Amino acid sequence: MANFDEVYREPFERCLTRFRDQLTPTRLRDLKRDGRVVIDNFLGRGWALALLQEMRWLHGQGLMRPNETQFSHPNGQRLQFSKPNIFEVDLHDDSIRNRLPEMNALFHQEALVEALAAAFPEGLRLARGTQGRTLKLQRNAGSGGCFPLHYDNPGPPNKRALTCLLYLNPSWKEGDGGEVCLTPFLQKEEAIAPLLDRLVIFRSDRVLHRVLPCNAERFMLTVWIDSPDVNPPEESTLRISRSQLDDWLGFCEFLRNSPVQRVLSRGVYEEQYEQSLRDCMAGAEGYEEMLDAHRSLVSGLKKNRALHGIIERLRQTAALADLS
Ligand SMILES: O=C(O)CCC(=O)C(=O)O
Ligand SMILES: [Fe+2]
Repeated sequence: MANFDEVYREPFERCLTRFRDQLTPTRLRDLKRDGRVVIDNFLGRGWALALLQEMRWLHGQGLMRPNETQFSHPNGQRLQFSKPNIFEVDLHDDSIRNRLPEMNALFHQEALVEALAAAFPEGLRLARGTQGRTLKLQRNAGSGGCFPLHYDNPGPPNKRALTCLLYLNPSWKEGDGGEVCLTPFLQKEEAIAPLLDRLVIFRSDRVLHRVLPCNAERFMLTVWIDSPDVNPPEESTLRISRSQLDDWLGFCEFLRNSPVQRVLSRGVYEEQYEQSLRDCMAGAEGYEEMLDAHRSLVSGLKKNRALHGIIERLRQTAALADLS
């Protein structure tokens, strides 16, 4: 089987110190404070185009595979489906990675995680080494391909701490769709266009997001960085005291910054989950099961009267934030 052997279209330098220069103290502060940051011209055009060229080549060789989405139905079943129009490759597969020089180098470098670690001097240790991260290449064939609302780290035993999305679409234009839509809890939704060399970084355990239906072929890659410090027991279960509820704004602020929001999000964003699932999966195998799983999680939440009341109030807060 062949290796990538094309001439790169534009000259570039693989400059790993660039990561540290791009992740300025201000951007790292934003990531820590807001849980997310967007950086344009992250690698420089030539380097980003080289990655795109390798990904296009891989697709041309027929080596990208249909997406595999696994999820647990609340009834205990483990299920696996494919999102229509989404094709992926995990670079832990060395039979693929070794054919792609720039992807291989990106997979092995430690400079990105070293630079990101400076944002979290205490509290969040980022894993080093290739076993502590995943690099996934993704091609969206257009024709409506998208991702429903989700957290990249839905809870234990997942170890993902940071999600880094690098977009590789030099000719993206308004109307092509495929924006990544961040819905930070109880805050205004942000639709981000998948432009060439744009890096979006966020905390995997607390930034709800989806991808809008895409009408044009779209390429991107994701780096997930693990941490041994995500998902401690107190962040997977919700305990609410009366005094917390007396200070509603304080309670909302706590949830905005805490992964515990994941316990409530399907209730707070009930319709948005359903709509995004419909956009992504309607007519495809697995749609009914995913919708059913979502609805039974929501009705489980609503069975608890106190929780139901809190969710109703949070829905109003979320709706107001989205209007602002
Ligand atoms: O395609 C994107 O922009 C993001 C994909 C995503 O959310 C994921 O793979 O978890
Ligand atoms: Fe995601």
